[in-house]
Amino acid sequence: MDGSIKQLLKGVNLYLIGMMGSGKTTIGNLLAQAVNYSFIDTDEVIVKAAGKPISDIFITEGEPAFRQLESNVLAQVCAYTKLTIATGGGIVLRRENWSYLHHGLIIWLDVPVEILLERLKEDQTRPLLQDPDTQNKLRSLLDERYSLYSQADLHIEITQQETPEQTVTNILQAIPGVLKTPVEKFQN
Ligand SMILES: Nc1ncnc2c1ncn2[C@@H]1O[C@H](COP(=O)(O)OP(=O)(O)O)[C@@H](O)[C@H]1O
Ligand SMILES: O=C(O)C1=C[C@@H](OP(=O)(O)O)[C@@H](O)[C@H](O)C1
Ligand SMILES: [Mg+2]
Repeated sequence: MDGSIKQLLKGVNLYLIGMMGSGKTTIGNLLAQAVNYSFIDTDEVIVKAAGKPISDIFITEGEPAFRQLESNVLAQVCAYTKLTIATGGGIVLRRENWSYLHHGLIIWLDVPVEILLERLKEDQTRPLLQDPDTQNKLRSLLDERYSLYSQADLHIEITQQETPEQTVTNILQAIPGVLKTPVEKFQN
């Protein structure tokens, strides 16, 4: 890894936000390796703690209970440093989550609905996509969330098919340009 990025980061956590299928889990894992951080996926922590898949949590306990678990996990992880954290697509919905996210650098993976649809057309694990019209569902979720995702520190726009490795390279190149902001945030 480029030593200068490591020095710039100073252990600041990297939070990946964005729609389902935008690649938070896949890219978060690779990004963590690239900057020598540990990787955490909030969905994975919830599934392990609950002992059941997210779709079951939605059915048996409901979405509000899932959102509470998600906030609890975020509150716990933000106490640590040197983490890359893949969040769930809906993490941006609760105002309290932003106070946790702003402890670190927030990276938005912005992927067009057409690509999300292609990636998720066979998916059975995301309860919010178990809808007869997946495309319309994705569009309305994105409409609802767009202004929230826009509050990220770093906007990574993915306009065409690219490999996860290419996206990681783009993120690493873009980080120095925005890192000043969150570090200043800590010093105030
Ligand atoms: N270039 C890419 N970047 C990230 N994910 C990709 C890419 N191409 C295909 N995928 C696939 O998209 C799917 C969704 O990715 P995932 O990391 O689970 O997204 P998220 O955590 O944002 O919901 C996975 O099956 C992943 O392998
Ligand atoms: O967008 C959402 O509301 C959700 C996204 C999912 O995570 P991914 O974004 O990793 O798919 C998961 O947290 C849950 O199914 C709800
Ligand atoms: Mg994920």
